[in-house]
Amino acid sequence: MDDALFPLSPVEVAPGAVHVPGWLGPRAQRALVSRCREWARRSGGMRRHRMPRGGTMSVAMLSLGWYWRPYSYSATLPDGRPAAPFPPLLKRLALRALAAAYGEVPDPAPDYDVALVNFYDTDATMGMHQDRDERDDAPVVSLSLGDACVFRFGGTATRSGPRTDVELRGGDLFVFGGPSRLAYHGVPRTLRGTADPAAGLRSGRLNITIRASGLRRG
Ligand SMILES: O=C(O)CCC(=O)C(=O)O
Ligand SMILES: [Fe+2]
Repeated sequence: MDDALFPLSPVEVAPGAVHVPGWLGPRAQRALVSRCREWARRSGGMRRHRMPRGGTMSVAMLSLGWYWRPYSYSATLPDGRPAAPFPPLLKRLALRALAAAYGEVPDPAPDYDVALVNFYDTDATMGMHQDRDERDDAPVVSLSLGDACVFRFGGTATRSGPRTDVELRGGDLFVFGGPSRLAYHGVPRTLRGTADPAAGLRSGRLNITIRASGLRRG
């Protein structure tokens, strides 16, 4: 975004689902990678959640604003401490992302208040799922850093319907809202060794999704 050489061309993958390749330039990627490290340090690290039906997620996660584990948000961590704060930087980035993807920011602007930071080592994957633990239908804003991945984007009706595979690289933006807000999506693989070393992530992939929880505290 800050050091793009060419005009960005958003690609509409499905109605309301837009991929903006190369949205974050190397400097912005590097800054975000180091913020992710700082957030992980402050919040006691990333964790691989257990799934309610058994098994453990291969992706390591950290949540900001609200604490997420499969499948709900809470204001506190399992040990009773409050969830890590939601960085105002991510709210600003999310609104700029909407402008880049859709050409405008809805009025009133969505109340972004939660972010999940996912770390994929080269073997990590994320199964097809819907992001449906939020009570607000604001678009989900997704930022990718480090290694590229195959991002699988399907329909809203079933996990196994028609889908489009999109390669998400470091610096790419993907926004899904409107009729695609509840689309099934997942990450069947990451592409080892494809990160731009300038972004400061030597191996693996980071993904940040910014969401509006629609939840109120207290
Ligand atoms: O890693 C990605 O690109 C997608 C992450 C995702 O779907 C999620 O955190 O719910
Ligand atoms: Fe998701």
